Amino acid sequence: MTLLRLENVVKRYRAPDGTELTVLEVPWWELDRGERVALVGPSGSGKSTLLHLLCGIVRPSSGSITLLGERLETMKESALDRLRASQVGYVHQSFQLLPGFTALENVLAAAAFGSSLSKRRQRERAAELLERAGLGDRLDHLPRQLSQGQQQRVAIARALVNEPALLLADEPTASLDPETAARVMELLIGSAAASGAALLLCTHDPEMAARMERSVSIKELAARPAAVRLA
Ligand SMILES: Nc1ncnc2c1ncn2[C@@H]1O[C@H](COP(=O)(O)OP(=O)(O)OP(=O)(O)O)[C@@H](O)[C@H]1O
Repeated sequence: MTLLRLENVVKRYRAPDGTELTVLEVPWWELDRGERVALVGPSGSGKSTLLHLLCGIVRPSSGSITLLGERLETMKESALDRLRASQVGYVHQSFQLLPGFTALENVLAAAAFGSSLSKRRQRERAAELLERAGLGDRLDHLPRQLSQGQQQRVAIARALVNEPALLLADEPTASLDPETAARVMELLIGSAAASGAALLLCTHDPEMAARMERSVSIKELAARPAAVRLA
């Protein structure tokens, strides 16, 4: 069942010299519910731009992005914020935890925006996720009191707290050593599978990409004509 559909999506930016720069073109692409897909491509090819478009942080210059039946480009900012908070989890390369908040509070901050659960259930769910991530004894630690791998596990718990349909991960293991990276990937894939979330993972690492069900490159996305949907 289709979760996400892109149709004739183009993103352009204005370069410092005033010329228009086309940074991404996707004639047609679909992602199904629960799928695990690696997004690959060289540096600067538009991977992060695509993730930003999919969660509505960035709007397309033209074309249409449909997530869970909602056309993102036509939505008001407030409705888009609500959809993003409740249905999209985002794991960044550099974790991006709130430095003055504990591990538990970082996860709860995401629940406060996107969850329909009671405060008590939010707290229980956040603690459960952190425990599942192996951080049951670190709930009250601040990010600076956690290792890099632990911080990324908090970020994964935060991304999952609202049971999103779509989990986006932008090179989530790039700043971790290989052993920690493998453990973080395990958690990311296991958690997405357990919650039924689709996982779209940007990576330069062929080993990480091989752990997904399929890979797609930015080049392939640009080359695929809109007519393939008829095939
Ligand atoms: N706000 C912006 N204004 C102008 N150009 C931008 C802007 N944001 C991104 N770009 C350009 O868009 C292109 C794609 O950038 P993007 O960050 O999506 O690439 P990427 O594939 O994620 O790269 P990396 O693997 O290095 O993270 C780059 O050429 C970049 O210079």
